[in-house]
Parts: sequence; C-alpha cells; structure tokens
Amino acid sequence: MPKQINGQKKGSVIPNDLSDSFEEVKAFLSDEDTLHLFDDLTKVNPVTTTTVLKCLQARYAGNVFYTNAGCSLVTVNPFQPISSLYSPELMKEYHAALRPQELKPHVFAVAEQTYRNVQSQIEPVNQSIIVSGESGAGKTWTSRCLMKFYATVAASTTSPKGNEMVERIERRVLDSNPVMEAFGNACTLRNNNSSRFGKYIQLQLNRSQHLTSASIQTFLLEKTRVAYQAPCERNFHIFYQITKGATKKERAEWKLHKGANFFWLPNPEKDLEEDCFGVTRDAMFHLGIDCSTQNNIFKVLAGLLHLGNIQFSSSIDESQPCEPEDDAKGFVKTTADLLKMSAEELLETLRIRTITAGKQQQVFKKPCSRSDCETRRDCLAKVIYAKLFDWLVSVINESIYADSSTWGNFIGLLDVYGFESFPENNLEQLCINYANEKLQQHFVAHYLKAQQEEYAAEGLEWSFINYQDNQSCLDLIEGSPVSIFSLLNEECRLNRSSNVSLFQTRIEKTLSDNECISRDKFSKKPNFIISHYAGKVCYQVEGMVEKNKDPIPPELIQLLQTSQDSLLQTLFPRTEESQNHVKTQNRAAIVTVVSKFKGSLERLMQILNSTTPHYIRCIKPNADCKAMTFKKEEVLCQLEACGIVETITISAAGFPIRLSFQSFTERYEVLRKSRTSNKNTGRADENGLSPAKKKKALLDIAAAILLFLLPFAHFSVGVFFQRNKWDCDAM
Ligand SMILES: Nc1ncnc2c1ncn2[C@@H]1O[C@H](COP(=O)(O)OP(=O)(O)OP(=O)(O)O)[C@@H](O)[C@H]1O
Repeated sequence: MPKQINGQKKGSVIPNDLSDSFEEVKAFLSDEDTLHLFDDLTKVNPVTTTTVLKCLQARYAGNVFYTNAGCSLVTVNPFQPISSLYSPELMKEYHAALRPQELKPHVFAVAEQTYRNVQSQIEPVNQSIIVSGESGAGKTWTSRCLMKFYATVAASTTSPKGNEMVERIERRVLDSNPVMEAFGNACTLRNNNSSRFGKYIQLQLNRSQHLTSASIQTFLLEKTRVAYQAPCERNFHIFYQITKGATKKERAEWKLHKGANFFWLPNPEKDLEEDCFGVTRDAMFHLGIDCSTQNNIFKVLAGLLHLGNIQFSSSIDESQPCEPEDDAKGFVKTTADLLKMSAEELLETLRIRTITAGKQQQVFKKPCSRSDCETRRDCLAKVIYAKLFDWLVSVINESIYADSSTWGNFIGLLDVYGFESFPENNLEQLCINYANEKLQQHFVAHYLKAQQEEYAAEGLEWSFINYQDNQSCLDLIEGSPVSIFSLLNEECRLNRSSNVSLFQTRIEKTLSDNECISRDKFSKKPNFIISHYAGKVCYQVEGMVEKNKDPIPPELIQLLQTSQDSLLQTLFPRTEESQNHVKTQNRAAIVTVVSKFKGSLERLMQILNSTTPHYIRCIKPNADCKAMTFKKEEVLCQLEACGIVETITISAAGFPIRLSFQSFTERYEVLRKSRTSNKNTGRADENGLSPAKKKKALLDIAAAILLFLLPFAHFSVGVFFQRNKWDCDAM
C-alpha cells in the first residue's frame, strides 16, 4: 500500500529537477540572504518533497543546518564540529532575545521557547521535546545540546544545600551523559557512538525557573550486544575503556593483560574518541560512585570478558556434560575469581540444567548440549550487564533527584531509537518500530489532527491533508482482543516456541483482516510484513517467541546469589522473596519483553500527553557519516518517513506570508550565471555586474519579491490576526 504524499506515490524516487550535484549547489549557493529567506519551510511554495529537499540541500551547502518546519525543527547532521554553532555567546543570544523564534532556526531557539513556556502558565505548562531520527542522525548530540543549554540558563546562583562540596545539580545532570554513553552506547555500522537504549530525561524546575532536580528513564537496552556483536561492530564502549585505559595495577587486578584476546571485544584496534576511561571515571565520581565501587564494577566487567572466552566442545556421550575446551579452563577460573564465586559451581551451572517436576517438585539434572552451554553462558553475561545498567541508572537518579516538593514543573527530553528496517528484523525492531508508531500517533494527535480541527472550527478555507493515520497498524501490533503482541505472549504462556511455521499460520489466520499485515511469499523463512507509517518491514518469526520470553534459567540467578562480590550481592540479593521467585518462576506467569516494553511506553505516553510537545527531526545526510555530504536519496527517505511534507503543508496554512519557491530558484540561477562568467576574476559579469554590485542586485530582487507579495501579505495578515485573535487579545 504505497502512501500518498501530496499526490506523489511514495517510493523514494529522486525527482528529475534535483539534478544539481552537491558541489554545484555548494559553489553557487553560499549567499546568506537567500538561504535565510527559507528559514521556515512553511514559506516554501509549493510544498512538495522536491522543494523541501532542495531547500534543505541548498541550506546544508551553505552551512545552515537548522530549518523550521512548522511545529518541528529539522536538523541536518553536519558530521563535523562547528564550534561557533554552540558557543556560550550564542546560547546567551537566544536566551536574551525578545523573540527567540525570530532568530535563525536553532536547537537553542526550541530550548529557549520551551523554557519560557514553563513560565507562561498556559496549560499544559510542562513541556516535552521529542528528538527523533535514524541511527547517526544526531539525536544524542541534540539532546546533549539541550541539556547544556538548560544547565547554563537554569543554573541556580546558590550552591546546593549551601554545601560547596556537593556537586551542583547541573554538573551532575551533564555528567550522567558520559556514564550512560560509556555503558549504553557502542560503535555500530551506522554510528560510532550509537545509543543502544532509549532515554527520557526530565529536567525539573522550581518557581524561580532553576534546575533543582532531574530523573532519567531508560528503555530496552540492547543487552544481547554483551555476548554478540555483528561483524565490524563493537561491544559497549566501557569494555574498550577498561582494557585501554586501566593502569598497570588495575590490569593486574582485573586480569586484563596487554595483548590478551577476548571474543567479546571485537575490533579493539579501532580507536574512538569515546574510549575515554578518564572522562567516565570522573563523571562517575561526580555522581557519587566512589573509586572502590568503580573498581568493583570494572572487575565484574573484566569477569564478563573472561566468561566470553569459555568455549565448550561437544560431548560424545549425551549423558555426559560438555567439557570446556583446553584453553578455556583457565578462563573458567579467572571468571570465577573476578566474580567471586566457585569455579566448579560456575562450570556446573553452565553445563547442567536443573529441572523441577512433578507434584513432589522432584529435581532432575540434565547435561546441556554444546549450544545450550553457550546460550547459558551468554545469558549469564546478559543478565549481569542488564542488572548493572539498571543499577547505574538508579544510582544516577538518586544523585540527581530531589523531593518533588522542591520543584514544580518540568521539561522532558526524549531521545529514542528511530524507525529500523534491516534485511533481517526480529523482536527488537518490532519493539523499536512500535515505539515509533506510538510517537507518530502522538504527533498526529497533538499536531496534525489538532491543527486541522482548529482550522475547521474557525471556518478557515482549507483543503484537508490526508495524513497517514496509523491506528490500524497499532491495532495490529498491540490492540485487543488479538494482536501480534497478544499472540506472542500466548505462545510464551503455552511454551510453544519451536514450531515457527505454525506460529506464522496463526498470525495470518487471526490477523488477516488488518490491512497492515502481509507476508513475503518468496522468502523461505517464516515471516510477516507490517506496513508501518514509515514503510514496510519484514519480520522473521524464527526466534521471536524465545526472545519475547527472554528466559533466565533459575540456576543462573542462584549461582549469582552465591557470589561473595559486594556489587553482585547488591544486584542479586538473597532475599526470601527472591528465593521464592526463583522457585516459582517456572510456574508463574511470565512477564514477557513486549508486555514490559508496552507498559513502560504507555507510562511514557501518559507523561508526554500531559505536556506541550515540541519536535526535533534529525536527518542523516549520508550513510557514511561523512562531513558535508548530502545524499538526496537518503534524505528523501527520511523526510518521507517522518511525514515532514504533511507537517509543513498543514503548518503553512497558519502562516500568512509564503515565498514562491520560484524566487529561490531564480536567485540561484542569477548567482549561477554570474559565477560561471566571472569565476575568480572579480570582473563585471555578462549582466554588467561587478561582484560588489551583485549582492546589491540580489537584495533588490529579494525586495521586489517581497513587494510583489505585499498585497497577499496584507490579506493574509488579516487572516492571521483573525486566527490568532486570542493571542492578540491577550497582548
Ligand atoms: N550538530 C552536530 N554537529 C557536529 N556533529 C554532529 C552533530 N550532530 C551529530 N554529529 C555527529 O554525528 C554523530 C552521530 O550523532 P548521534 O550519536 O547524536 O546520533 P544518534 O541519532 O543519537 O544515533 P543513535 O540512534 O545511533 O544513537 C556524532 O557522534 C557526531 O560526530
């Protein structure tokens, strides 16, 4: 079902009139005045994918990376540091401006507007900024910029609790970034510093608009990365930081000898700026994690690296447990030493499954196959890492949170993974794309729908834009009584993970009425296709149910509870409750991955729904993360995926003056001609214009365009004031 965008069929075909090469555009369109005529894409006329794309390209070529698009800010990643773009002076300029939105589009303009809205007392007072985009588009960078902005403008003048020794809240909030990134980010094929989790941070302000407290909520950490890294990718940064940054003494203590090889530490030769152990340690210290706790954490992580080197050989006799390979025996001992547990118990837990069955709860022991041993080893690493990550988040939260009586309002920043579609997609992509569907629904409800209803209520002449309503897609994924999520949960409950084809048939039979589901009939692997608002994604059924169960053998938890290590004791306490939990886990209703994810997303949506939203759409201009390279095909896909053209079209109705895109291209042509005939000479061009006079001529053209538009503007201003009557009355 191709989506319609302004009458064009969606399909990422580059329109013919976008033939200019990047170099050409860059060479000819460096004229600031022209570029800033189109600071807001709602002024482009007509609004089509072509005109929007061309504007963004021209602005990018002219080093303009931010563009307004109605209620959204579009950012195109420059992939190179541009210091003047984020200087403290510029921050001050936006903060002090009478109307920050009238300055050049910038993330600081959004930040400042949001900050003022909190003061305004117009409901909803609380604000949220939703930063979206695909991997490497610049979401984390943008979130960091926003946090720096608030840490500067909302800094309190007094020291915390009158105590100079306690780090200021702003500092602690900023320090949460390097820690979260060290433990939650990794180098992937698409981004050297890719966040492998979603993050929502709430910056809480008191009556004087000072930052007094903050809280962080994370979503869906990609814990499988601890034990599996795709070719050319890396594990989480922290593993490289400890192996590269440890002192000689620490190396000896953590058994990380120079030149040692670890299976779970691929591509260590790749040196990244993210491999900065010192920065992580300092930040942890500022957040209240003392040196001895830090050492404890790094020792456990070193233990995981050794755990990954334990390889098993297949047992000839199935009734006998698999033996670790010869050189792996040493790794069993080192892992056990570092995790402070018995090497024998570790080995036994990895190799032998305990089954409790029957009314008498009889206990049976069964040797595991080689692949089962490896699965249990990986599971042990994943469960430790995931618990450690959650614990770190809670420690950070304790460090930045203050009692709710000390703050009144908040600004929430959401940095979540963008829409994903790979050659092979599974449960992770289903969850990520489901989150994006939810956010798109939020955007549609809060902006597109609301705006159009407002126009209709005011009797404004307006042709309705048919935006993609993604409700049926959401019904398919999570709706009731049956959906993909409910079917997945049922498979888990009935413990039916092995018959993949049967599950596929069940999906088809039960959900075939929904227009968003189909199947790739040519693929040999069982699959289903979902038509998401951003495009179709084919999901593999194989392994999905097992991933949803995310089973942790109870023996692994019991083993961890025997550890003498104080950190592991904190992460896996031996309380009576946990003992009972381990015993009853097999019988209890399983809390599946999708149920947990759905629950946390629903809580997040409730918070977002109670705030005034702002959207920042990050665009990745090329897949290779190259500086100043704008690939039209790639940008086009992203523009279509976030429905930017619909947004602009709807927003444009609310703006009185719109410049013809023609004027933009005319100016471009004049510049091009004059540059061609006059390259590097400074002589008068064919129009008789010297370079000095040329600028004036261009400004004259701009003035002429504006004069031409004045009568329309006059009329539109009337409409504008009528539309904004409430605002005018309030002034
Ligand atoms: N405004 C900017 N100026 C300069 N470089 C930038 C900017 N934004 C992003 N970058 C560069 O792009 C890289 C990728 O950005 P970032 O990590 O923020 O992407 P992301 O959207 O968060 O990706 P992921 O979803 O994989 O976490 C950064 O490491 C940085 O090098």
